[in-house]
Amino acid sequence: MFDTAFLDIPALRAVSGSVRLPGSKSISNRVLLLAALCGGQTTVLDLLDSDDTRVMLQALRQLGCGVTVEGSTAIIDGLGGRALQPQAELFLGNAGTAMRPLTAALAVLGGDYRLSGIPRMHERPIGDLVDALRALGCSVRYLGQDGYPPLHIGQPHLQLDRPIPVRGNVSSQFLTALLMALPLAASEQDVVIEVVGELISKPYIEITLQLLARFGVSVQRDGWARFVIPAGSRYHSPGQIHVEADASSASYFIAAGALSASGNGQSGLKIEGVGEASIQGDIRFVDAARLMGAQVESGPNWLRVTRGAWPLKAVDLDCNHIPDAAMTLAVMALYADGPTTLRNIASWRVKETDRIAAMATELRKLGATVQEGADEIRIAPPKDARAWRAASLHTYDDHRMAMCGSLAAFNPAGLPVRIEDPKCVAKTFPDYFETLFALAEPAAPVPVICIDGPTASGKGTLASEVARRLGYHYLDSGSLYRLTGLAARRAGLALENPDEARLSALARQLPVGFAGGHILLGQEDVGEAIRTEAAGMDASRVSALPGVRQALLELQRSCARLPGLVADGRDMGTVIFPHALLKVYLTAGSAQRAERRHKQLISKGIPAKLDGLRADLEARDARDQNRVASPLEPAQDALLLDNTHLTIEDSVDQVLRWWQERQPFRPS
Ligand SMILES: Nc1ncnc2c1ncn2[C@@H]1O[C@H](COP(=O)(O)OP(=O)(O)OP(=O)(O)O)[C@@H](O)[C@H]1O
Ligand SMILES: Nc1ccn([C@@H]2O[C@H](COP(=O)(O)O)[C@@H](O)[C@H]2O)c(=O)n1
Repeated sequence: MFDTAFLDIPALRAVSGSVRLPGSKSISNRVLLLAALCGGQTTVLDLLDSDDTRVMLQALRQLGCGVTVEGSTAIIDGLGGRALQPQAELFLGNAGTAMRPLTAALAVLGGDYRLSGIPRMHERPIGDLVDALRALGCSVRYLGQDGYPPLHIGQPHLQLDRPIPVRGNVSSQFLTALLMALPLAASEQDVVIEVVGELISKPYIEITLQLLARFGVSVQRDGWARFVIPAGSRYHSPGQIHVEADASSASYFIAAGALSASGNGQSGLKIEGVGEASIQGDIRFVDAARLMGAQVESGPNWLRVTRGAWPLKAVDLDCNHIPDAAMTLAVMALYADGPTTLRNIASWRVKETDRIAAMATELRKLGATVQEGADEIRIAPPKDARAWRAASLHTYDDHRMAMCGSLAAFNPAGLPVRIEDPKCVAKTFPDYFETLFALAEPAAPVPVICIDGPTASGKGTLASEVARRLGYHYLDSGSLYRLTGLAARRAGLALENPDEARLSALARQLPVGFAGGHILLGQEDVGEAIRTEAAGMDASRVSALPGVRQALLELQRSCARLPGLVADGRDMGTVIFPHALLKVYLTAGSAQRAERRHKQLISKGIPAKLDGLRADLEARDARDQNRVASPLEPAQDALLLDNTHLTIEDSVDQVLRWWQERQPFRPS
């Protein structure tokens, strides 16, 4: 997950290959609650790991439920229709799929519970559900503003002899919540729910009914207005249940496939884990994408998408049945041949943020002309490539705003797009951006920042921190020469009078691996072994050989991967990445550098003497500067940074300032 303040996505040309998506949030949280409410053990396979499911799992633990999670499998020991903990304070973040059904289930079971969430959750209405629960005889009290969480739940006096009315036109989750809670009270008589007004998002109710059936409860329904839970209904664990991949998450990849330039022998993008026969309503996004021109094939549990019509075709659609995935259509509209109107989407206004207002604001930043209605949005795309803008997109702590925003990177103007607070995708798809980058082909070379300079000037410290702040990859090119030197010593090769051909062959086949901060030579973690001054000196010796440098060239260039790279070394800006967007030549006085290196080694428990260190680093610098192959020198277009009197933070800020000055984003 990108835990950075923002993430700059370079312009993208295409996606290809195949992707397996994480489990559906809607199914995951419903299944977890149903597994908790029934007796016995349920094994949930392919469970989504996200903020919202973690919130649900934690709440179930607090209620006394047995919860074991290993990878994407959860084993739930159900409560058997009663809460083992009659009292609890449940913090439910911003997870509507936890707040609504838990409110209903706990209100029916009764106890002493407080349910709260983040501030936005306290702005999301729940009054229609509370009214229905009160009509049923439940004790639910508002602890803040009427109509909104936080809530207190007490002991109920259930009255099941008359139909329970619930409004269906704000959120279908209220009806879902009642449908999942009321089988707990239907042992002796039928329980009837009547929907007041038009029911929105019906496909989500389909999911609920199908999952109830998997847990042994068959709800009878009369159209979408009246639902009967028959007397004697009781939850039974299915033993094992599999969560489909998330159809709403699939929408971003379906869209990316439709936006992908063809060519290069690509045969589209295959999405695994969900097919057109999915029980999730958002799978109908496929129909809408086809209307806009996407070519989508489907099998039992997969989809394959390629670009069809181009530009996409503008549409005028009622999106009530796909409220979440419809947001993806709003971004696809930027690539259409005219204005697109998405109707009947009032529920967008009460989601993680007011999504109609948010979408309108952000699409305008990209150059679109957008009109907002109470329950609709009309998007006219930028009139040509020149009308596109490089925008910094605000994401409103809304995962779907962030994922939708990424699709603007396919713009024809070749502009990058900035996603603010990218970690908000953790709600449903923590690795969304990593997944996209693994499939995507950039429209231009990936952005690279080079930091070169003499020994112990602080290149590694600076480069790795800049990379962390930008969410970029980091290349410590010196480690490759250090690894070559170490491998050579171990192979018994002389470094004083080296055999260039043998050393080059060794470097070409170096079994190097970088994993989770570890540096591997074969299977061995040699992170410590290559850090000694002797290893630095060996590195300097092998690095003077042109054959060795040539052998390591492609490996270094292959590190330039999306979303970007910060590389440190001696020839990053001069030889390896001559077209890098920013080159920094970092220096510091040799006394200062020797002192820093001394401190560094001592803090790691490696004995060192200051005088010897200074002499060694000066000797190493001299060899690096005077060798014939790629000598250490500033690139002509490098910016000089002398950090003798700067803190690490000062240097990082300076480089980030230089980087920002090169970005096209206007302040948001
Ligand atoms: N601006 C700075 N002020 C004070 N200390 C610094 C500064 N920059 C780096 N250091 C410290 O100096 C030491 C050496 O830094 P670092 O290892 O990043 O240098 P390097 O240039 O990558 O070295 P090498 O060339 O050997 O790879 C580290 O302990 C680091 O914390
Ligand atoms: N791009 C590079 C990087 C390093 N070297 C040589 O390797 C030695 C060790 O590098 P560190 O940055 O890890 O200290 C260094 O002294 C150089 O001789 C190089 O040539 N090119």
